[in-house]
Amino acid sequence: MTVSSKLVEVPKSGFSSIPVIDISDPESKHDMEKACEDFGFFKVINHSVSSELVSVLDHEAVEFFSLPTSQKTQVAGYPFGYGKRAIGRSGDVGWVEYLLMNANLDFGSHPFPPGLLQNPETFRKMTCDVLEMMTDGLGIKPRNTHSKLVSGENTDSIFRLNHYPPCPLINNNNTNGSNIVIGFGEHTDPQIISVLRSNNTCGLQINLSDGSWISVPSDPSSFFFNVSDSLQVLTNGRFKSVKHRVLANSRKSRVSMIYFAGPSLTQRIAPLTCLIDNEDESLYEEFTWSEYKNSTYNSRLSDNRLQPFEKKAVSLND
Ligand SMILES: C=C1C[C@]23C[C@@]1(O)CC[C@H]2[C@@]12CC[C@H](O)[C@@](C)(C(=O)O1)[C@H]2[C@@H]3C(=O)O
Ligand SMILES: O=C(O)CCC(=O)C(=O)O
Ligand SMILES: [Fe+2]
Repeated sequence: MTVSSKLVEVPKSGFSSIPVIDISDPESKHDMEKACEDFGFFKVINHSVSSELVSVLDHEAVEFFSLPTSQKTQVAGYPFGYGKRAIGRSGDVGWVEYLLMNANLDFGSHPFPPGLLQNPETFRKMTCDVLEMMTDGLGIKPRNTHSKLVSGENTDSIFRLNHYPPCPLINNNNTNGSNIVIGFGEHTDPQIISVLRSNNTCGLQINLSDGSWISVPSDPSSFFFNVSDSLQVLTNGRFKSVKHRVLANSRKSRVSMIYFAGPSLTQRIAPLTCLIDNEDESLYEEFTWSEYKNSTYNSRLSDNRLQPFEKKAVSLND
């Protein structure tokens, strides 16, 4: 399997536009709400996750990817387990190796890195705090309207480690900067919200509504939050599920960890009634997370997975 380098539009520079949310300040809820509407993406600072824990997680991730391939492939599997180059089952490839884990398993009983797997609770807690601030920002009561969807026993959350090795295919002599290799192709995340932390290597880009790609400067001490497809539906399109991708680096290795907060399989996903005046305003057909997940896992990374669930506009002649 090969990963080709492609010529694409040079991303815009000017990173000041990525919103930074101080989660220790309750008044940040307004900025958070605006960030979700404008970009579907923001960086969280002053969070309560200790730097000690973050470095344990980092260390375990690096250790895991440093194992011989024969050991890593012992935990290969689908949908959970180790994988390399192939992303999903529909033909997508990237300059990446990864470990996908069910964040709700009994972590003691399987062979994945122990520290990583004992800590989904830390990510869940931070995710719920952020969702509650967001719900407050929208003026919705009760505060746990969104967080309760991802906090119960049966919720379907995933924890992912990605490793993007330095890529020799990138031609450093290309002076116009348009030679790139895709580490993780463009996509939106299907769940409710995703929390990402990476080492000090950049590569993550988000797509703006004008179609341009913005590089996100790495910040190992912060967490980045993505609005995902199901939250776009719950907010009837008010919050944007952000399209993002990762570019490989010619010299440096990138290691990221992402917690994808999903609801229970039977959870109904539809625009919240408090955000629409009547059913006619709803932009989406209702679905269960299980239905959406099944259709997601049969799709390509870059597909618009919400399109089949969009309500058709009714014309006067219908
Ligand atoms: C190509 C695919 C990989 C993916 C499942 C899919 O069929 C389409 C969505 C992909 C995605 C993106 C966000 C997460 O990384 C992920 C775990 C998820 O839930 O949806 C991946 C899936 C995957 O890598 O298996
Ligand atoms: O590795 C990253 O920084 C982002 C990867 C990603 O978007 C994903 O795994 O869904
Ligand atoms: Fe993603």
